[in-house]
Formats: sequence, C-alpha cells, structure tokens
Amino acid sequence: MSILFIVNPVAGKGKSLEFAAYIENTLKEKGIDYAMKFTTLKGEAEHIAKEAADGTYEKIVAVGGDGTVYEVINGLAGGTAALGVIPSGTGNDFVKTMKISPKLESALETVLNGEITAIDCGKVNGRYFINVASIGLDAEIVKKTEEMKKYIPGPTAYMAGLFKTLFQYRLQDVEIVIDDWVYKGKITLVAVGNGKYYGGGMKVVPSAKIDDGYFTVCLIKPMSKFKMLRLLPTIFSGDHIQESEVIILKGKKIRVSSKDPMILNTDGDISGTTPAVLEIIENRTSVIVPNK
Ligand SMILES: Nc1ncnc2c1ncn2[C@@H]1O[C@H](COP(=O)(O)OP(=O)(O)OP(=O)(O)O)[C@@H](O)[C@H]1O
Repeated sequence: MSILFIVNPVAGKGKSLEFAAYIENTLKEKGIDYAMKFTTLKGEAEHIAKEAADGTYEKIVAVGGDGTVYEVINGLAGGTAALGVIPSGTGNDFVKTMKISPKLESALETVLNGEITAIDCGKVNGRYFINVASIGLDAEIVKKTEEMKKYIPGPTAYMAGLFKTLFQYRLQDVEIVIDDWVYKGKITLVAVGNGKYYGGGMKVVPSAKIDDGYFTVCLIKPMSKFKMLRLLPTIFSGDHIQESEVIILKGKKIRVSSKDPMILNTDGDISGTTPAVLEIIENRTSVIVPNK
C-alpha cells in the first residue's frame, strides 16, 4: 500500500513546491512507496482524490492550505484511504483543529507514523466542508475581499473588503432553525462550525468538536458598526463569545432562509446563497493525526 501526495503548487505562494522536494527526498531515503501529483488548476485536487480513492492508496495527503484540503475531502467520498495534511497554505485552519504541526518535518512524521481518527464533515448543497460555513457579515467580507484581490494584494485586500463591507452592509431578516430551535430576526452573522477555526486562525466557535456528531453554531445578533469593528479582532482569541449578542448552540441540522438571497461561505469560499440546509455527517472521513 502506498501514499499519494496531492500538491497544490500555488498554495502558500509556492511554499508547496519546496515542501514537495523535501517530501520526495525524505521518502526516497527511507525507501517508502509513494506517488506525487501536482494540480494544474482549481478543482483538480478533488478529481485526483476521487480517482485515487479506489483502494490503491492507503493514505492520500493534501499538500496545501485549507482550499486544497477542502477539495481532497470532497474527492474522498466513501473511499478507504485516510487523509493526511502537509500544511503549506496561508490559513491552515484545519490542521489547527486537528493539532497537526505547522512544521513540515513533524507534519510528514505524522503522515508516516501518526494514528487514524474519524471526523465529521458538514454537508451543504451536496458538498462537504470541514471547518466553518457562515452567512452574514463575514461571508460578505470574503466576497468583497475576493473582488478587491483583483486590484490589490492579500492583506490590504482584506482590510479594504472589511471596511467596504462595514460601510455598506445592511442587516437582513433571517429565519434560522437549529434542529427544533427557531430564531427569527436580524443577524450580524451565523457561523456553523464543524472545526473551530476560519479565516486564518479566527476561533469563531471555540467549543466546536470535530468528532462529536454535532455542529456548534455561533449566532451573533445585531450590534452597532462600531461594536462590530471592536468585536472582529476578539474572534481570534474566541473572546467574542462573552458578548451579550453572541449565542452558542449545538445542532445536527441547520436551515437558514432569508427574504433576499444571502451569501454562503464554506471553508473560505463563496459556495452559494440562502436558503441553505446544513447537515452534519458523522465519521465521514479518516484523518491521520499525531499520536497521543
Ligand atoms: N494549479 C493551480 N493553479 C491555480 N489555483 C489552484 C491550483 N491548484 C489549486 N488551486 C486553487 O488554489 C486555491 C488556494 O489553495 P489553498 O487554500 O490550498 O492555498 P492557500 O495558499 O492557503 O490559499 P488561500 O490563502 O487563498 O486560501 C484553492 O482554491 C485551489 O482550488
């Protein structure tokens, strides 16, 4: 049985290519059977993983950021291969949840000798996500940032996207049904967590557990724009949950509807609009994690 590495050469501004060279040298030295495939365009990691999940490989490893992991997870439907991750992207939120080291040497050691654990995945619009899906202010920021990235570089695009959204964003009336709990009214945002992190280290649902069979939902009720601006940095530490406008709930099925379509963000990508039904799929994927 062999290991397949799926490398996104553009992840982490090319860091993946350096990582791929190290992986090849190390595995050749150790005499370990492996194959390595490089993606040539967006979406290809999913196709490679799908074709490879026929039992040929014991482990299928994403070398990239969360975008690459998202594609590989979607490709690994029903296969027996375990997912490994060598984090070489800019965000790497999934590995934070799984406690996989951000260091190449340790992450590779985990791929080779770690233990295998089953995790849940979220499902929405027929696709799986691993970290967080969200609707509201933060999803709008993701969309505006994507637009800005065409003209200005990453971090500046994010700040521009953030301020443009804060100025223009109008809170909308929504209906959110979490199993049989119902919320009707305006929201700042709703984040549905399978993992804890999104947006490159923001701990939006600090109590989320990736293997408990539940989503942990962070619903933020309306607040002033000034307070929104003050709240955003506190999401990095998870301290936002202390605010009176923040509600944390657990559930297996979440329905969100709104009068006008609202953007849905899954694992950092715009993946659709409301109405949306999000379901937790228990024990969907096996992941290689560090030994306890
Ligand atoms: N060969 C390729 N050319 C262009 N884009 C690609 C290629 N392979 C994969 N992608 C896309 O690159 C995107 C970013 O990948 P990933 O998230 O793994 O890296 P990243 O450096 O963390 O990027 P980001 O910070 O934008 O999330 C993914 O959406 C993926 O579909």
